[in-house]
Parts: sequence; structure tokens; C-alpha cells
Amino acid sequence: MEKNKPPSILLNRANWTSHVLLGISVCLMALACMSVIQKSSSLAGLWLPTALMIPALFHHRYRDWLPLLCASALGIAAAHTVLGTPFLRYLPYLLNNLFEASLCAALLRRMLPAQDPLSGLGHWVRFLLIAVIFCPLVSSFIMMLFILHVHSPVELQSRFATWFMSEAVAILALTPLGLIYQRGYFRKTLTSERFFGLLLTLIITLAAGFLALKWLPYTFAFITIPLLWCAIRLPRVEAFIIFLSMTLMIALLHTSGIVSVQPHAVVQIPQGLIFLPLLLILTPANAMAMAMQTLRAEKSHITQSENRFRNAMEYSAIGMALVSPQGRLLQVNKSLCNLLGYEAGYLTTLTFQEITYQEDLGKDLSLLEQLLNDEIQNYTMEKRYLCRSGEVIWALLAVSLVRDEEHNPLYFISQIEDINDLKHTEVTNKRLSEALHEEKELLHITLNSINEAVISTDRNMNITFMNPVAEKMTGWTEQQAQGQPVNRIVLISKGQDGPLIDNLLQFDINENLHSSVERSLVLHGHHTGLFDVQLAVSPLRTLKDEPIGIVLVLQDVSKSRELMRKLSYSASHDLLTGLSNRGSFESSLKKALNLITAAHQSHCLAFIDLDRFKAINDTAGHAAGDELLRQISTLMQEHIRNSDRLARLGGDEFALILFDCPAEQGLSTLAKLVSEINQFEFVWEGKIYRIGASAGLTNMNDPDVSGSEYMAQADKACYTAKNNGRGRVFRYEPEQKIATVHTDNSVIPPEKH
Ligand SMILES: Nc1nc2c(ncn2[C@@H]2O[C@H](COP(=O)(O)OP(=O)(O)OP(=O)(O)O)[C@@H](O)[C@H]2O)c(=O)[nH]1
Repeated sequence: MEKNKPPSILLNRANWTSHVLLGISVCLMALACMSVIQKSSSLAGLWLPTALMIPALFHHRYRDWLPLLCASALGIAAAHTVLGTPFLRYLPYLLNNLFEASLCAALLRRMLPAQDPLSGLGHWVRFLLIAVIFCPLVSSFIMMLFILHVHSPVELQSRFATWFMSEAVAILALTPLGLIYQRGYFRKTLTSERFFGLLLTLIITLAAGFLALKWLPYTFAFITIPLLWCAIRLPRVEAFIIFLSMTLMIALLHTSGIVSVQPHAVVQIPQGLIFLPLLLILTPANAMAMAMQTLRAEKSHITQSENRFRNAMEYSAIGMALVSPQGRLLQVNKSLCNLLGYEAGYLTTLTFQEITYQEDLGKDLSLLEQLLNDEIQNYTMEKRYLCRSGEVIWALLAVSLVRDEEHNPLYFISQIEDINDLKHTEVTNKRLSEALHEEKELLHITLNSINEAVISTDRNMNITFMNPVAEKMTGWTEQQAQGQPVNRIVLISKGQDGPLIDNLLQFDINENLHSSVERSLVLHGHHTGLFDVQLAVSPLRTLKDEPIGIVLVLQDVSKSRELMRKLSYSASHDLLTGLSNRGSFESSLKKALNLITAAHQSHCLAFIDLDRFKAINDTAGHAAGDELLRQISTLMQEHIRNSDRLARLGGDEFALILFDCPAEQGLSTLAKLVSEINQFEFVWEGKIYRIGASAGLTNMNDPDVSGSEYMAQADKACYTAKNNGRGRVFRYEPEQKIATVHTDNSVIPPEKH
């Protein structure tokens, strides 16, 4: 688990272990450096503690710096104490070291990224300026202030140079490694196969350096070669390890007197700048290592991108191909092979022109030309491909062009998506859509041209459609009515004066309502009047039988109803007088017979025949006779109850039923009626005519006697009245005796005035 843990490259939290480790490391390094310097005759050496403190501070938060600096100070103080340096003597130098490390770490944190601070040559140059040049110079000047009163100018110059070089070289050799070092690196390297290679390279490089120092002229020129070779060949960390090792070895060999860094130099290097060559060889070596690091990172980036693209292409669900500018399929993926039915090896021997359906090739080539001419950046088109099986399939092609640095075309990237099923579905859908459109048009025309009003609603009974007839009848335009509740637009009552039907609007459309026809329905139009209508209501349902609304069909039956009314009237009425005719009277007679039993009523049936009517016809004409019949009818109706039924049986014969009327009362009414007729003066063309009437009456109180029998009885009584002098009323007696009830002896022949 520990191995898989990512190395900490961000700021670390300092704990007591890191404080102790830093303190011990600084102490050991200070001890080593001071021991070497004390043994050296030249007093020149490297000062590694500052170079170690800088990365330690860089990688920790500011709030952790104080304990880290204390630990470092204790480490240096301990080293001085071991070597017997008085406290006050080393204290200024110690403080200067701490200040330099703090200043350098703070500046580096400002100028370099916390994550991988030396990731490029630019960052390394910043490091060089800040850590290797600026901070050691500042530190050197501060040191000068401490010893200004003590030494001569030449000595001061030498001390300044020595201090600067010991700091600068140590920082250049050690600090980069500290900055880029990631936790766990050494453990990983020690256990990896690379360790022995690194060890071998280290030994060879150090040996080459030693040989150059010992025997070769232009020593540092020869030392530079293995360092540059390491910078080119090795990863950054390993190169820095070798640089550090080489620096330490040279410094050690020189200070211990085994070799001199300037045995063959033409110009004698001043004592203070004895390690200047080290600085000069480390600088290009570091720069080269950084440049190689950048190159490697770029190469790795490119390789990763190529791998990603290769994987994306190979495992893409859609067909992909890299195509040469001439059209050759350079590389194809599995999906494309599966789509076209070719093996990859064979497909790459073909050109895209060979597998393109001939009719689509022209457009494809034209677009390709535009792409090559930089007129477009990419293109997509639907085209057909020829499969190995001979089948032609539809695909969606997307093409882009990859160019080299000189903008020359390298290859096309083609993505080929199978849309064969989609295309076939599209064709089917298009056909269906056209058919649907035709159906809709047909329906629209039909609905516009039919004579019925058609109104449809949604499931909430709000209107969605009205045809022109519906607009005309309801008085609402479709636009006005759309979305309105149907009960606001379609107002229907039973009969003209009946209440509005609201159950029409409460139709439960889940019910099986095929159609309902109500003959007496009346539609109340909005400013368009009343319409006799027939109504059919049908529920609308989806294929899953879910209700989605209703359709109302209203048929204007006003004219047919009027005709029916007229037919019905003429079938039951005498057209001349407006009285009931014989047929209708017989129905009334049946009703009267039924009431004898049902309501225990007795009625009077009368037969009335006008006297001397023929003379009117003969003298005044047929039209006068007609008018007289009308006036006599009106006269008779005025003297009977609304519930009674008067009918003209034909010619000048009338029949009368006095419902629920005792015989005596009936005789009285009839006598009054006959008397009125006898006294009636008919005026025609300035002349007065008088007629009379004879009437026979029978009492209807026996349900077993038929209507025709009663009619015969009344007729018989009327006949008796006629034969007994006219102008009178006779009552039928069952014993065949006719009693005269009323006698009017004034039957006067009409005379002209
Ligand atoms: N103007 C007119 N005359 C009719 C109509 N129907 C029948 N008549 C005539 O009415 C007359 C009836 O004949 P009658 O009952 O014998 O004539 P009348 O003079 O009343 O004879 P009495 O009953 O014996 O007094 C006939 O001359 C018919 O032609 C009609 O609709 N209009």
C-alpha cells in the first residue's frame, strides 16, 4: 500500500521527526564541511547546510519554518561546539546562514510552482538567479559586515569570494535535488533494477572525473563530457545525484590535497574562486538536464496522446479510419471492419473511393477537395458504402484533416457511423408522415365540406377543434373557442324553452358512449339563433384505449323538424277550419273510452250537421261556403272548454266530445251551441245569410260500448233532429226513443239583403 501512495510534492506538515532529521543532517553536513575546510590549506570548501535548509523550508508552510530554523541552528551550533568554536564567533555566521536559507526559500516559493518547482528550463534559470547568485551574494555582503573591521581589503576580497563560492556551488549541487526530490524516491530506486545502472554510471562518471583531474590537461573540459552525457541520458533526479556526487568528490579531493583543481591551468585561479570551474561545469550540466527533462516530458506527452488516440480509435464503437490524401485507407479500426465486413489487412489495401457507393462519390470528393484547399475545417455527410457482401449501407461520415508543421496534408481522420437502420426508419417515417399528411388533408377537407358541425375536445373537455359549420352554428370562431370549456360554447336544451343540458358536459368519457340522438335537442347559438339539432357524442381513445377527449357531431335538423311538424299537423287536422279531423277525433274518442274505466268519468258525444248549408254554396259560391265553415268552427270553439274536442268530420258535419261531462250539462252546452249557430248571421259580399244546425247527443258511460257504436248513436240522434224540423238537439236514448231537448223553430232560409 505504501508503495502505491503518491509522493508528497506539495507542502509538507513539519513534525518533530522532520525537525530532528533536519537538525541532525545539518549538523553532520556542517561538521563535515568544517572538518574538511579546517584540514584544507586553502580554507576553500563547500557549505552544504544552507543548500539543505533551502529545499526543507521550501517544502514546508511558513508557520513551520521557525521550528525548522531552530532545528537547523541547533545542528550548526552542535557542529561548532564539537569542533570547539566559541559561541560568539560562530553566532553571526549561523544567523547569516539562517537568513540566507529563509530569504532564498521565500523567493523561490514566490517564483516557482510548489508542485514540481523545476519542471522546465525557465524555472531552472529563475532558480539559478535567485538561489545560486542573488542569495549567496546577499549573504556574502552580510558576512563582510561582520569582518569589516578585522581584515585587510585583499583578505576581505578573498573571504567574500570564498564565502560566495562555497554557498553558490553547494546550492547549485544540492538544492535542485532537494527541490525535485519526492518522498520515497530512494527507497523505490534502491529496490528497482535501475539502481545498478545508476550505480554503474555514477562510478564510471566519478572515475572519469578523477582521471581527468589527476592526469588530463583541460581538466574541467573533460569532466564536463561525462556530466553532459549523464544530463542527456539520465532522468533529472539521477543526473542531479551524479552532479552532486561529482561536486562532492572534486571538493573533497581538492581540499584534502589529493588533486588540485588547477594543476595545468595557464592562469592561476585566485584562492577564493577556486571552485569557480565547478560552478561553470555544473551550470551547463544542470541546464542540459533541465532541457532534456522538458524534451522527455514533451515526448512522453506525445506518446501518451498517441496511445490515447490509438486506444480511442481501436475501441471506438463507431468506425474510424486514417486515410491518406490520395484516399488509401492507412489504418482502420475493428468497428469499421465489422461494419463493412472486410478484414483490416484487406481493407488497408483499398481506397475509400473503391468502397464508396458511386452516386455518393462526387459529393464526397468535392468536400474533400474543399478540406484540402482549407476552405472548410471538416465536413460530415450521409453516404453509402459498399460492403463486402455486396450490400449497400448508409453511414454518417465525419472527416477532418491532419497537417504537418508546414501545413502539408498528412492524413484524414474519418469517422463512419452506421445509420443504416436509422435511414430505413427515416424512409418509412417519411412515407408514414406523407400518408398521415394526406389523411389529415382529406379529413380537413371532409370536415370543412360536410353539413354537420364537428367539435372535438381534449380529455379536460376543452375545445381543440371546430369545423366551419360548427363555427356558424355556435357563433364562435375556432380560434375563439379553442381551449374554452365545451359547456361554454355548445349550449343545448331539450326543446326551445327547456333547461340547458349539463349532463352532456359531464360525460364520463370512459363510458361506452357511441352516439346519442335526442330529437328534440335545440342548440342555442351565440348571436346565431336556435337550431334544432341531432347530437352524436363519441369518445376519443388512444391505441391503449386511454380516453383523450370526445367528438361532438351536431346536425341541423330545423328544416326537417318543421316539415315533420307540418305533416303531423295536416295528418291530424282539417286544413280548412283548423279543427281536428276524423282520424284525430277517433283517437280522442278512444282516449274518452279509456277514461270511462280509468277515471270513472262519463262523457258526452255530439254529432252536429249544419242545416241548409248547400244553399249557401249554391247562392254565394263555394268560397263563401268555406268561409262560413271557418266562422262556424270558430263560433263553436268559443262555446266549449279547452279540454273538449271539436272535429270536422267532413262537409258540414262536426263531432264534439265533452269530456267528463254529465248528460244534462252536455245537452245544455249543445243546445246553446246550436242556438248560437241558428242565430249566427253570415255576411258575404254585403249580404247576410243564416243557417242552422241539427245535433244529436249520446252519453258515454259504458266502457263496453265501442266508439263507432257511440258515433252511430249520436248520428242517429242528429238524424232524428233533422227529421224533426232541424235547428234542434236530440238525445239518444237506449230504448230507441229520441227525446227532443231543444227546439229552435226559426230555421229561416237565407235571404239576400
Ligand atoms: N263550400 C263547401 N261546401 C262543401 C264542402 N264539403 C261539402 N260541401 C257541400 O256541402 C253540402 C252538404 O250537403 P247537404 O248536407 O245535403 O246540404 P244541406 O243543405 O245542409 O242539407 P241539409 O243538411 O239537409 O239541410 C254539399 O252541397 C257539398 O257539396 C266544403 O268543404 N266546402
